[in-house]
This record gives sequence, C-alpha cells and structure tokens, in this order.
Amino acid sequence: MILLASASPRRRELLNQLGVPHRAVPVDIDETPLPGEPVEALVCRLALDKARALAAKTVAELPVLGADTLISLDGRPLGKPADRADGMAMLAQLSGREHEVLSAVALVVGGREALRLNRNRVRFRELEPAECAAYWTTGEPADKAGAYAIQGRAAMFVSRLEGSYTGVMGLPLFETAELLREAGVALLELGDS
Ligand SMILES: Cc1cn([C@H]2C[C@H](O)[C@@H](COP(=O)(O)OP(=O)(O)OP(=O)(O)O)O2)c(=O)[nH]c1=O
Repeated sequence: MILLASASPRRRELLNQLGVPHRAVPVDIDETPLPGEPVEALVCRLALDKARALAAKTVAELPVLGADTLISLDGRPLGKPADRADGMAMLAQLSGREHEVLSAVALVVGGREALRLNRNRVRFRELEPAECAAYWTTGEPADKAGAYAIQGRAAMFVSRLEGSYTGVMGLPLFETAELLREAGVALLELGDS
C-alpha cells in the first residue's frame, strides 16, 4: 500500500494501471514560482513538495508519491488556466506549434526522497478561435495544465507526440514504476503456475 498525494482522478487511474494498491489524499501546497525559477526546477519542486506535505502528515511509514505537470512554452510555465480568457489565450499560444509537457514524480519513503523528470514534445495543428471556444465549453480544459487534455477531445489537436502519453496525462508510469521498484515496492507478483 502506498499513498498518492493528489486530488487528480487521472493520477489515480494511471496508478491503478500499474496495479499498485494506494490511497489518494489531496494536499494543498503553494504553487507560486520563485523569481526566475526554470520550469524544470519548478515542476520538480512542486512534485516533491506534494509528497513531502503528505509524508509530514502521516504516521505510517508508507511510501508517498507526488506528481506535478506543467507546459513549458518558450521557457515559460503554463499551468491550469485561471478562467476562460486565460484558457483561450493558452490554446491560442499552443496553436500550430510545438511545446513541452514536463511531468515530475517524487517518492518519499521514511527520510529518503527520490525524483524523476519526464519530458515530452507535443505538436498542435493550427486551431481556429471558434474551435477553441467550443472546446472550452466541454469543461475539459479548465483543470488541465495548458488548458487541454490529450486523453480527451484535444486528441484531435495533437499531430505529434514525442515522449510518453502517461507523462502528458500527469503521471509518467515508466518513471513512477522505476521509483517504486527502487524503493522495494513489488509491481508484478508472479504466482506459482
Ligand atoms: C497536458 C495535460 C494535463 N493534464 C492534467 C494532469 C494534471 O492533473 C493537471 C495539471 O495540474 P497539476 O497541478 O499537476 O495536478 P492537479 O492539481 O490536477 O492534481 P494534484 O492534486 O495531484 O496536484 O493537468 C491532463 O489530464 N491531460 C493533459 O493532456
């Protein structure tokens, strides 16, 4: 059994895909970037802060996983849109070009901490303002970094992905499995046959 420091249903689903028994507990951390903080450093810090925040609250020595996802566009972070105007502006910026999706995953066990950064390149086709407006009304963009969900209707915007689909969705499973394996969490129990 591990703890997942997250309120995200996507992250729970993705962890289920690995078959890892877990309990998800939301944590509230300050996600404000530090002055001049590179996106890579920010996403790693936030993933670690989430795992640390939950580890500090729990008495059981269970492994605690935290994750964070940010878009990096010209070196600037795009997180979740504040409102419709912000979301529309994000989609307009992503239209017809390539951006990076960075997902960090952190594991805290006892006093030990480990971290992995997953990087993905995503290309969007040109988007019409009318389809961005229509996409906003689906409700999908509101709680997603960069105002889109690759696992949802924004799949029709993505002409190319170089990286990992689970990383773009918010929990890079290859890196997560590596962290768990290194911490001694059994991922595949082979029974007698
Ligand atoms: C780019 C992209 C992001 N996302 C989601 C993943 C994350 O849930 C969200 C980015 O916000 P985060 O701040 O990383 O996470 P969160 O607030 O949703 O959840 P937590 O409680 O763990 O902090 O965007 C998708 O679901 N699909 C996508 O294609």
